[in-house]
Amino acid sequence: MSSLCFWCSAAVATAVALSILVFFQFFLKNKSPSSRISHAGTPPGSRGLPFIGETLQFMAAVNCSSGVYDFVRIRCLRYGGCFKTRIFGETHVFVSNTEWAKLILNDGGGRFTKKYIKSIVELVGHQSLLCAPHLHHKFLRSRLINLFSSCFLASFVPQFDRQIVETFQRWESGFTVFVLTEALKITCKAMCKMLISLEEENEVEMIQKDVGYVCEAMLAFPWRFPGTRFDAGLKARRRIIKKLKNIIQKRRELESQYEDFLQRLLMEEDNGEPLSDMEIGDNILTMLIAGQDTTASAITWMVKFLDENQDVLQNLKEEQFKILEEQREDNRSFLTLEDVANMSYATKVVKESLRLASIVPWLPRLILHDTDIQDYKIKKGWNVNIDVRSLHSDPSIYKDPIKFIPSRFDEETKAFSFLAFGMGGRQCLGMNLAKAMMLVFLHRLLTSFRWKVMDCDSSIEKWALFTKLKSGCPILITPLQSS
Ligand code: HEM
Repeated sequence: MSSLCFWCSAAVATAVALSILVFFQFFLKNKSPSSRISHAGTPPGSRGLPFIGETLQFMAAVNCSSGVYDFVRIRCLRYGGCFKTRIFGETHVFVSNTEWAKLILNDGGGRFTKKYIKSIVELVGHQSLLCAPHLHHKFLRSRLINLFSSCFLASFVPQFDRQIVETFQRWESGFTVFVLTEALKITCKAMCKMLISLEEENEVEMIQKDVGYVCEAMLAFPWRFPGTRFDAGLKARRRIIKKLKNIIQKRRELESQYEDFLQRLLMEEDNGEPLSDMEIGDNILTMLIAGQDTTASAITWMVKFLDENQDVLQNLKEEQFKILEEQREDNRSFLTLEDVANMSYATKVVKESLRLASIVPWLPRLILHDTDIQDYKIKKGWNVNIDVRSLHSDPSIYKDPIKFIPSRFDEETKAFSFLAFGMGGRQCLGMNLAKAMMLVFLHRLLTSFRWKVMDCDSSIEKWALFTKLKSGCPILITPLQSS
């Protein structure tokens, strides 16, 4: 009873506090034109309440089934393609224009640098490529980019294909399979092998869980109390880093040889300035985070879009069965990089899925000097976010933008209008790897099963940094041999 009273009082107190906040905000909005109408030359938009700005509205969007992007979408409709807001005590400008995207993404680090909120930096690590300042980023990227060579991809594709074939062999007729769950398992397993040669099932599962906790904590309030999302994310980060440190130490002691990214980074020690253990650890964790959820989400959306567009699916099947036939004629069991390069229609399906899903909805940068972006003055210390989702659904760039039309990529698109992987010096390092994983998954799904999506709900997973389908996309499968 007393606990009930406590919760009732707490609820009343919260309601009163919220009413005061809402009233306060309403009062400010209507009294002070400066909060609503743009300052001379700065972009339009509301900077919200003192100190907290529009953080409450942002967090409400994080916790809503239309996804965090709704916060941006609503303001974009209200103010247009360039607006400002205040979140977590900082001013953010969102821009959705190819010219501005070009200006920002082509900048060599003089006016703009990459910037994530502090909580994300703590989770991925200060030595991570994602957070490193310009010069350090250049050094780290020069080391990491070598790992993603076409030689590596050529050996990765058949390996990944084998892994998918083995997984699909366990899927039985009449099974309902959650594409997101399976894609997460598959991508995590592939990444663990590729990065650190980790194959033991329980250990891979633990890494997958921990990477999930880190991802979930990225948009959480940075509260460190036990039981909070952020605390769980930090603990998961510590477990992964501890594991990586142990593996690095063992490799150094035993001088064992592995063919994975970690080994290649350790061997770099012989050629110039080596990466420190912390740099190696933070960046292996970064690749796990950057590669796993994104690719699995992209696969899930692609399956959903194909189910909703049976004509596209039919065209795609024709291409994929031709490739299967060629494989059989050549007596090959697994796909090669060359097969993947020949999947021209599927490549457009992948691109169109990435456009429509916009897995990474905006690209964050920090402004290093006062800057004019066309008619607006953007101040040093502000954040500018390239609104990728808005660009991807701009009808002046993409005709019928809400429709799934892979053939729209028959023609070259306008520069800086397709930004699923970013562009310029910070472009996704795993872009070709991600595309290859999506294509191989697609090939095997189409040539092994008949399938039907069982839940058409398009709600977005709450608290997800990357646009993730909440339903997980359950599909009912029938193996083709038995149909
Ligand atoms: C469909 C899957 C993926 C999507 C949509 C995606 C998208 C992106 C985007 C938008 C960026 C940021 C670009 C910017 O801020 O300008 C990025 C960066 C990055 N991605 Fe990916 N990514 C995917 C898969 C992967 C994979 C598989 C890996 C590696 C294993 C990876 C590794 C990275 C890294 C290391 C960066 C940081 C690059 C830098 O700052 O220099 N990504 N990705």
